[in-house]
Amino acid sequence: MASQVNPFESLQSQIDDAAAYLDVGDDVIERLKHPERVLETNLTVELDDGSLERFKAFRSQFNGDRGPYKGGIRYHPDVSRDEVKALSGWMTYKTAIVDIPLGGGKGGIIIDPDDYSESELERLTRAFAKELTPLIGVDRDVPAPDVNTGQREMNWIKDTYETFENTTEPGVITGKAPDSGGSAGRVEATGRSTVLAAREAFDYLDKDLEGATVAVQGYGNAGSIAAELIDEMGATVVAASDSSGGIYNPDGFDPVAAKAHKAETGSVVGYEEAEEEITNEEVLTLDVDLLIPAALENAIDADLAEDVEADVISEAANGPLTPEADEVLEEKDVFVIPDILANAGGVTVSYFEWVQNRQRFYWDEERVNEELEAIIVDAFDALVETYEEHDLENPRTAAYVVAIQRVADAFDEAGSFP
Ligand SMILES: NC(=O)C1=CN([C@@H]2O[C@H](COP(=O)(O)OP(=O)(O)OC[C@H]3O[C@@H](n4cnc5c(N)ncnc54)[C@H](OP(=O)(O)O)[C@@H]3O)[C@@H](O)[C@H]2O)C=CC1
Ligand SMILES: O=C(O)CCC(=O)C(=O)O
Repeated sequence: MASQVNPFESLQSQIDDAAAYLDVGDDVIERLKHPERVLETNLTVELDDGSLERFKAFRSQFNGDRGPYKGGIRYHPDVSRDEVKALSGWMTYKTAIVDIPLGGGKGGIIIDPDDYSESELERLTRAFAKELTPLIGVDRDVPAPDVNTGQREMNWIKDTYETFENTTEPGVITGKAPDSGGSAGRVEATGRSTVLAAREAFDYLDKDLEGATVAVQGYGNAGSIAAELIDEMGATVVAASDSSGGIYNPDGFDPVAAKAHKAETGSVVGYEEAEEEITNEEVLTLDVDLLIPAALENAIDADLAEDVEADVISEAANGPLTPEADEVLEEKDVFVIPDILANAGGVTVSYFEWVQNRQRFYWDEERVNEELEAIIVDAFDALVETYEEHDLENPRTAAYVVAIQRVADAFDEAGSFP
């Protein structure tokens, strides 16, 4: 992480920035700055050598005014209570800006999964699922994948929940493998919305995506798919990175081959078509048309923002810019498509998965992608309308104005207990 800024404070400052443009009382804004509840639990797991290890885990249910809590589960050494609270808040405003009937939640376990075997990770995941079982449910809280979790973990959680509840309810979790009730297009969805949003921004700014240069920080699910799809749209991916470092070729390289190299060796570094090795900071400050941060929070702080040369940033990651970096980039006229819109494809296709699970009727990938595109385009249009109406300098503030109003309206319409 480039900066130690507390992501929960970042979330609250983003809400404050938007509050100035909203006709929502301070008391309601205060409610919308805090999670409704946070589970903190200690999981005791037997390791392969027979010893026991304790892991701390969290699930934050931030807001359920618009529907069941929704959001991923992250396995990472930097997971913390405040990080999970922030991520669950971002989920709340993400589901609101794309206008799907869900709230916001997020979970995490403090662990470096690379240090554990598959069977240890399965016991850990099932232990967490056991703790989550009373809290989650198809109409209550619906987890999904995030950093270092995927179909495998979602399948284990579904199976544990169904075993304890003596039911079959695939919609209790999304991001599953297709044979376990997963949706076509979910794996690609986060990268897809990141590039669809970039396409809309380029169009809005009258910039040509054909031949535009692109740098991608983080080459996991979100980053590698975004690179692949933006290449298909005619842009040129010139740089990419992961936790081991970055690669650069000013003439561009094949993002699919770079992904295959990473699958084989563990990193993009060393990929022969992009011989030049650069640091993660250099990837973030290259003179490119589009920058896609797709790793973790706080990748760009105020100092680094001074050196950013991209014209447009599409945030595949959650919270990659600190609020201070946002201010610097605003002054430099960099158009930032905020995370809550840019990466909302993941949760949108999770919503489609939940709908399909409930109907026990499955869509093909073409339908998933068409419905996703329509939702992202509508959300971008809503952002632009508010951006222009209030003559805002920062698209993030516009997104929060739209999203907070929707959550506040749902809260207001629910009324109160007599
Ligand atoms: N998966 C999803 O559906 C969604 C994900 N997101 C967000 O997208 C971001 C990435 O998630 P996802 O792609 O799922 O996660 P993955 O675990 O698949 O990938 C994360 C990538 O980030 C890299 N990375 C980690 N730390 C650094 C660093 N310091 N510098 C450069 N790269 C780094 C990892 O490197 P290495 O491979 O070396 O470990 C990896 O390539 C997160 O912020 C997540 O919350 C948002 C919406 C939905
Ligand atoms: O698919 C989901 O429900 C949530 C994905 C997620 O965690 C995110 O958008 O940050």
